[in-house]
Amino acid sequence: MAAPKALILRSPGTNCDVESAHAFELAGATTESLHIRRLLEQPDRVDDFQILCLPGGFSYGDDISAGRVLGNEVRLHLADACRRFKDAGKLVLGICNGFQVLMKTGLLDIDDDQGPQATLTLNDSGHYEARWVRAAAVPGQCVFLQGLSDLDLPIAHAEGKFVARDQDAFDALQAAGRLVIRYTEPCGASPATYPANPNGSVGDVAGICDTTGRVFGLMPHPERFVDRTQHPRWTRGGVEEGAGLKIFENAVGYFR
Ligand SMILES: NC(=O)CC[C@H](N)C(=O)O
Repeated sequence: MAAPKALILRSPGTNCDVESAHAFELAGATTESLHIRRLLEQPDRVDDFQILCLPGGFSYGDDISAGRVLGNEVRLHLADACRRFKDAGKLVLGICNGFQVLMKTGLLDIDDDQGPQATLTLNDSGHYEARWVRAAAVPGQCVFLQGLSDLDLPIAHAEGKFVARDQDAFDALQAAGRLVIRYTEPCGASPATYPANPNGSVGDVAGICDTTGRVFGLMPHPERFVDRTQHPRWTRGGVEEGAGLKIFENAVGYFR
């Protein structure tokens, strides 16, 4: 099959679109960066792509809450196009602000009959956290995490604390294998306390997938670790080859 095409969706305040496109291209995809205005004018344009990427940044200045405005635009105006995209067996990746957006779109199957089972809120520290963390992937059926276990990734966010509505909602997501990546201590131990868990996420959750494993959102930035020289310890050796790249390679490989 020809290289899959990834749509990188931009909005006012997006700032990780170029790096995300670069990561997909390194992995073998072709990319097109499209502003949300263009997609709202022509929602069918999404049909030209196999992968939809919601990159990181500060969409609409994090107004109301991070990802809320763009999430509402997608949920209210692009619902049919997104549903069609998902039903066609395609892939959706939300990174950091993109994950916050995804949580508000319905694409992550986070709502049950009582409303959202989980959300992302302000870091416990009360401020923006930007540094490297250790994470453990538990891929299950998540397409993007196949073959990954422990990895270092950078984080950069203020609203990354994952909270479930209640213990039952957390247990349901856990039992369904949806809590597919979590923060660990640098040595790999769990549970993680601050600063290893940078935001206070319940269950150390760093990312989740939908019920199909084809829609995935995470707070860390895999597009910022696609080459080993991006790792702060790379000159000292022992650094894994840009572990974040594997996430993009898995997405591209899914269509091969
Ligand atoms: N790097 C990002 O995508 C940041 C996400 C969001 N603006 C936050 O601060 O939480």
